[in-house]
Amino acid sequence: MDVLIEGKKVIKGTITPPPDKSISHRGVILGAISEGITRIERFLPAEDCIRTVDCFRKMGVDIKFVNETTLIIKGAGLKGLKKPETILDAGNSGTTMRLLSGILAGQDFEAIITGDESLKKRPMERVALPLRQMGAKVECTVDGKFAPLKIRGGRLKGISYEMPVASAQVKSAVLLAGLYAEGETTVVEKHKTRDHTERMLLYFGGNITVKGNQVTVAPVEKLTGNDLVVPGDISSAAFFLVAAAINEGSKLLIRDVGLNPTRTGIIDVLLNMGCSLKVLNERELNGEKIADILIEGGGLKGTRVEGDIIPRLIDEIPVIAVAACFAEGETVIKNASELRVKESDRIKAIVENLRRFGAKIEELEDGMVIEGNKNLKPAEVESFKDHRIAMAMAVAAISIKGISKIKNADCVKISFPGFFDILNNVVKGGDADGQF
Ligand SMILES: O=C(O)C1=C[C@@H](OP(=O)(O)O)[C@@H](O)[C@H](O)C1
Ligand SMILES: C=C(OP(=O)(O)O)C(=O)O
Repeated sequence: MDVLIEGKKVIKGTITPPPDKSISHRGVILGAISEGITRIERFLPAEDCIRTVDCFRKMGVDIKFVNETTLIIKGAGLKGLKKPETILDAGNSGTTMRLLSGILAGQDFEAIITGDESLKKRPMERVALPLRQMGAKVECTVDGKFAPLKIRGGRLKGISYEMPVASAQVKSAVLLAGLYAEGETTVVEKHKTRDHTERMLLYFGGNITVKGNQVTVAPVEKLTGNDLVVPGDISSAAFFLVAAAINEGSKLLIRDVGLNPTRTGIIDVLLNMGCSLKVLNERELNGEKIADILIEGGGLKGTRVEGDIIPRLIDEIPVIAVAACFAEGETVIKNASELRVKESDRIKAIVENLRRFGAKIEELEDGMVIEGNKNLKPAEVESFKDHRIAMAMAVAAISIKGISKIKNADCVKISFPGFFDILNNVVKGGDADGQF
């Protein structure tokens, strides 16, 4: 599906972003291996999270949707998963494949997990390596690097693992395998990545200790099912934060946004760029901080985005690049080579598309340099079948006078079904609540 977008718009109204993708995945995973009932409210019914649900159903877990966003999981316990009769399919979802690898490493059966064309090109040795050190047999069946993965769980032993890449998915896979290991399992990170797995393990009765950038999990007899309400996804809210920030005269209230400090790099960057942004009504929801954000448009200047902040905003870089195009002066984004191994090569996709809009942008191996330019022109751009690229380009398109086209934009359903409806609502003046 191609989408035509008319700019130039002022963004107004109130929205609630969709539920957090990372937390929704983890709720299903931990609910499935806990004892008793887990009820998840405001679960994200997007394709990636549904893949995680399907994989656990194939391993015998009873998961029922009460409505589109509420589900009830009858936990199978740590030892209760069944060998799937068919291949597990993670679709487009790196989180599903990598976190499940950790779970499968601890099971007493062999399973195969595959994915779509994009996921089969993403690096999987990064999870295979530590899981093998723990004692599992993990085969990356294509070129020794890529999915399908064949995993034969074994008697695992705890390890201490220094992460060679900043990846919450790898960290989570090792910690989840650690639930099944003899002795303690420790992960040490150079740059702290999102810590939802650690927080949720605690919430389900796990034995987790965090000291700075070091996390240790010790095995427990059982995890206990719990009720969860999923906060709004800051990575989805980011598209609307930037849409408001780059269009002068805009004013948007974004409600119930998850503000876990390992995810809030986008807020720091927008503040550094001179954006008018206020965090209101801070509170806590099952071990995660949430708040409302009030943002007003105009007056952005260029900035530097590099180092420790990168894992705190890795999925927001496509839309931060869009913000940079509308800012005064230069923005430099570095240390972000992980973007090359996401759903698409996001550095290439951003540079190619933003150039079509007339942006001044130089590609770096690990990022980009963008010179702000107010005279952008409408264009036809490509999503590269990558949800975050489609949405970032839609934000650029509504901010440029004229009609632009986003090709293959239906991939937004991977993380944000309803994205275009909410966008239409806020560009119309959005008096109605653009509720997900
Ligand atoms: O753990 C998670 O839920 C995620 C971790 C990140 O990936 P990496 O672990 O590959 O950095 C992020 O890009 C992805 O969208 C979700
Ligand atoms: C990288 C992403 O997800 P995943 O790794 O789960 O495919 C994303 O949502 O931007």
